Amino acid sequence: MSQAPQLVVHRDKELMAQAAAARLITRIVDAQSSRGSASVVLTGGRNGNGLLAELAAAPARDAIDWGRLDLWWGDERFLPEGDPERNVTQAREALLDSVPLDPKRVHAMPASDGPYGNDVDAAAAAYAEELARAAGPENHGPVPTFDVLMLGVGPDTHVASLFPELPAVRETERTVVGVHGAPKPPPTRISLTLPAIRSAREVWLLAAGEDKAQAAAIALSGAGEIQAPAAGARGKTRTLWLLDAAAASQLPRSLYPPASP
Ligand SMILES: O=C(O)[C@H](O)[C@@H](O)[C@H](O)[C@H](O)COP(=O)(O)O
Repeated sequence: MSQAPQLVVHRDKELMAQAAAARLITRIVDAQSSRGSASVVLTGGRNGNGLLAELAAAPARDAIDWGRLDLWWGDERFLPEGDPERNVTQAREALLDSVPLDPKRVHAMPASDGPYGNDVDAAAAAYAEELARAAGPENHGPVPTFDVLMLGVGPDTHVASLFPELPAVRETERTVVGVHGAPKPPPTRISLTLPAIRSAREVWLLAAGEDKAQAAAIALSGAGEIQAPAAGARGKTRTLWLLDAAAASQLPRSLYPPASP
């Protein structure tokens, strides 16, 4: 059962990234201690990459058993392998190239010059199959139960590559879809859908900067998920919004700051 979102507001985006990196280390170590391994879904965008860079710099990062960590992506820009705009390329630079991950556990989304060529729908279907293969009977569905799934939030309230009103955000069956005509470049993308996102134990939404203030206020004030995709991103056990003060500046007073006792 999804809980109401919890909000944590940090002074600025640097502190937000550092605190989120510390939180992620703890969460991964806890999952590895209780289940043997951990699975995390990464996001593209400045805030997601800022968090990864802070994780790379954190002395406690080696508390993580990197060989027992599965990494997945919430979305990808459908571009050639190694393109600097690909989310996986940016994640490699920020963190992945500097830690001893098991390459078999790094589940990058296909590139536009990979086995599916420029057929983004076939590439999305292949990623859905990869997720389904990784899901065990205990997951009760076509995707593994991710421990933490992170999402940046766009100024238009998009998350992953689920943009307001576009077909991808309306998807209720498939776990991964090809996205055509995205308003944020590049226009062709691959994205997890809301049902796949909601199979995660914890969903963390990262929003920093004044340009996110309206989006956060809308998504947290009861908007519908078709108009405001961030409103539909919820975890099974926890939904956490990690914000900086600027992104929290337009939240209704009933949400933040918390009422005093
Ligand atoms: O491929 C992408 O661009 C994303 O995955 C996208 O959903 C991103 O996370 C948001 O647009 C927030 O981006 P910022 O953190 O840069 O604002």
